Amino acid sequence: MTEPIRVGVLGAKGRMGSEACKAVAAAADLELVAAIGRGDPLDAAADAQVLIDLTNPGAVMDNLRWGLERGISFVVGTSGFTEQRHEQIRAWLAEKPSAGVLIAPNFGIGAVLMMQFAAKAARYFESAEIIEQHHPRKLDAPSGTATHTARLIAQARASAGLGPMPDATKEEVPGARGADLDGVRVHAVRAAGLVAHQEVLFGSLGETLTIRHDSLDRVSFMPGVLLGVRKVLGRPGLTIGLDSFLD
Ligand SMILES: NC(=O)C1=CN([C@@H]2O[C@H](COP(=O)(O)OP(=O)(O)OC[C@H]3O[C@@H](n4cnc5c(N)ncnc54)[C@H](O)[C@@H]3O)[C@@H](O)[C@H]2O)C=CC1
Ligand SMILES: O=C(O)C1=N[C@H](C(=O)O)C[C@H](O)C1
Repeated sequence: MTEPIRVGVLGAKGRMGSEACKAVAAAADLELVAAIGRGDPLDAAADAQVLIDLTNPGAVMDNLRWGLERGISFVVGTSGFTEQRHEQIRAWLAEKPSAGVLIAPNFGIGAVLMMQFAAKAARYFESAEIIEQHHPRKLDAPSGTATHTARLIAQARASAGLGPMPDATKEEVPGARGADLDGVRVHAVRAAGLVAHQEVLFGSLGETLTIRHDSLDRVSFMPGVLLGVRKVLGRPGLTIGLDSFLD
């Protein structure tokens, strides 16, 4: 019988981290060797083969540096990633070529498909806007999922030779037209009762297309978290998005 993969969870007492601890503990091929909360010493996770980071944008880079110095692979769900951060991680990985880092803006399988469908649709519509909706305690806006979706839409438009969107951007009140991410307008809603939701609205002559995904419970993210843990050890280097881990 093969040995279980040794897994540590960073942010273990949070909304996502506590679900991840339960999911790892329940998986026969994984062993939960560390559940680290804010202020706990990271050394308690030194024996892990894979660390799952579900902390916050201010903490995640220090955690990555600490783990990658030790050659530990990572599955990162924490939001707040920029191209600069990706470059920094690639530089750390260059020193530890056998380690892998998966940064997953969204672990929901439906959310991954929503982003893929949006990228596919983007070349056919002159207008595209993103409306993301989250629980009221979310620390960051816009969401990592919206940021990633905007990047995918912008890339698809550029490769199809589409220019800037022709829609009005004038605002009587700053922010009324949302944030501009890579030329795509993003609107962030925060309200009680929500978990994690996103709509991508496309418009063209006389028609619209709306692609919507809803996470109604954080258990929706766990199959993606476990998939990432199982596959990251065989994927050295930096992977962005769960897509390439799906069959
Ligand atoms: N990729 C995905 O599918 C998903 C990603 N997220 C992201 O995951 C992150 C966590 O989300 P939630 O669980 O809702 O937040 P949360 O605030 O409930 O949990 C974060 C936890 O991390 C702890 N923490 C902060 N710094 C730490 C450190 N240095 N070491 C260990 N623990 C530390 C906090 O005390 C807190 O308990 C956010 O960035 C969120 O956007 C959330 C849901 C799904
Ligand atoms: O904070 C959350 O809740 C979520 N964060 C991720 C994001 O920023 O996109 C993923 C999902 O939307 C839930």
